[in-house]
Amino acid sequence: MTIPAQRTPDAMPAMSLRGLVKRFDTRLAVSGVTLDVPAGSFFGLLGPNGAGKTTTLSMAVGLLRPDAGQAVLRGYDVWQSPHDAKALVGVLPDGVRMFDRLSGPELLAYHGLLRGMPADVVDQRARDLLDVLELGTDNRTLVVDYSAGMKKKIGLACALLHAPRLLVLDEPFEAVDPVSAALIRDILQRYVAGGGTVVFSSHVLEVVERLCSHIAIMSDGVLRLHGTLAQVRGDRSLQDVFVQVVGGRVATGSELAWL
Ligand SMILES: Nc1ncnc2c1ncn2[C@@H]1O[C@H](COP(=O)(O)OP(=O)(O)OP(=O)(O)O)[C@@H](O)[C@H]1O
Repeated sequence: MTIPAQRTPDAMPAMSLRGLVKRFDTRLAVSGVTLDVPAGSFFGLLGPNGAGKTTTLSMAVGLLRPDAGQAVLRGYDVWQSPHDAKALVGVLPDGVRMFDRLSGPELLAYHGLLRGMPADVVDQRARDLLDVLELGTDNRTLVVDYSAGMKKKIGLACALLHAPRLLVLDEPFEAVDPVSAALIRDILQRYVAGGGTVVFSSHVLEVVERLCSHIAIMSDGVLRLHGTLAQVRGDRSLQDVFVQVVGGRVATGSELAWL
């Protein structure tokens, strides 16, 4: 798919999902998700465990082929124009193995060269990213030996390296310490202020409430609610809206009586 002539690149959504469906055996993980992410937005995807967030984001960026539906990034269909679409986006996937027998600098060099970037640019940006994210620039520690939070940060560095206009991040704040989380928030806020678009999933409602201009809430593979933060929240807290939308089990006190 090419960019429709009547829309300027900035007016078109950074991401358009149309009727995405994914089934794993008998389990319908995502059931017809349709969503536009406005360019320049900070977009939070919320939902309880197993809601279908990772499956949706994986289909949106071309990591997982949908059974039905379409994912379009700034006018490029992810499956029909994968080179154009994937050049636009930096991805922090969840649960996808990295080439972790490399050191941090080696992993970044590998990503940059795969993206066709000049070696000197990769080298400079890799140093910057490793420095800012406090990952160290030594070539001795392999990514496989990083802590969970360090793996998250090197994954984020890989996503940022080619300076994409769209970032899709699956639980970027999971496992990172509070200082690193604040740093990542600052980096992402600056990135959006500079015209970039961020789509991320999270379970941390406070972070979503603080950062996001737009949010979507999904459960059981279905998008229940989406819009600007103000539209979705109204005069309630995001926590209240979330619990009302996805439902919540209330502990009566009789559970786990043996404990
Ligand atoms: N590769 C797979 N094979 C089989 N079932 C899968 C697979 N990936 C996901 N699922 C199932 O699809 C559903 C949605 O999973 P998904 O990982 O997208 O949820 P999520 O919202 O990201 O959850 P969490 O917040 O716990 O990370 C779950 O029921 C999960 O068990």
